[in-house]
Amino acid sequence: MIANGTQSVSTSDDSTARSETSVTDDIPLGSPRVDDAVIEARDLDVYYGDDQALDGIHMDIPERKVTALIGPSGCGKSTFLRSINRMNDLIDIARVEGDLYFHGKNVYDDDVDPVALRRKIGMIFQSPNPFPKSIRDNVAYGLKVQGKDENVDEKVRTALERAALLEEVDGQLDSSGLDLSGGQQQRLCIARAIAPDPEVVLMDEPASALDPIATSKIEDLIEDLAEEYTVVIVTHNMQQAARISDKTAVFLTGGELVEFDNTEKIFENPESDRVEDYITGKFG
Ligand SMILES: Nc1ncnc2c1ncn2[C@@H]1O[C@H](COP(=O)(O)OP(=O)(O)OP(=O)(O)O)[C@@H](O)[C@H]1O
Repeated sequence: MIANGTQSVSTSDDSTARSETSVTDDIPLGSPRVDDAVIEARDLDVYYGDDQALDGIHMDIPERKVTALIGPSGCGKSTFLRSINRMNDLIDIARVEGDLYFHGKNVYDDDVDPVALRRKIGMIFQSPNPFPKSIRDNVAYGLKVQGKDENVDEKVRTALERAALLEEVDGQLDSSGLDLSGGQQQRLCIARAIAPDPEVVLMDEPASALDPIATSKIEDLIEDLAEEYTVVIVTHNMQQAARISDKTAVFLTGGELVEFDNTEKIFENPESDRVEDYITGKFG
């Protein structure tokens, strides 16, 4: 374990060096500080009014891997996810302190446009939320908003294929997205999110409203998506985190990140007794 100010972070690999890298180190903004980290949180606090939801989060999220955020209800997982693409800006009483870097650029700098940021860092929510439009128009929506008007049909098909939905909906792209099953709707939302080609996909319990078969398809899809995108997923389901993620972050009560490491290490041999108690179901 190494101490880094407000919390301890265990390390079992080369992350020791990166955890000791200070944001004040002489590295220019706009360039990544750590070879494979696309997102870096440094002493990140989030408050809702006077209540602190996240306390001094320090985390490096690696590129093109699946990072799972787990922990008991109310420990700040969704708050952290939303802080990555500034969705917390939409909550009046939310206040963020500290730094959150995306490719070495602090996303909370004054010159960052949150809408442009969210094009790079897309989000999938718990309940599928397709628009009351055709399958084609759902996926094309993000492209059109961004003025990516060329080869829309081809891009729609590519996104549906990447979202493992094309085979099931081919020939009915003009049907309403709302007529699909829950699992298909969630894959449609994933297709909509990836059509404009973001770099990062944030997922907030994307399978919690789905049956086991639909969940299994989403899990397979998430693993495939990590070949092209950086995926960060909040899940209540520890088995799901163990199955699909490369890295796991365990948040515990008080908005504290207690341990962040390779998923195998977290589930087989965590450093923290509190994490072990949580993983083995002694609380939470
Ligand atoms: N919009 C909000 N306004 C006020 N407080 C909020 C808001 N969103 C979250 N909180 C509070 O912040 C804390 C962290 O909530 P958050 O939803 O991030 O936790 P979580 O770990 O994702 O929980 P869950 O697993 O139940 O979804 C909780 O105490 C919650 O009540």
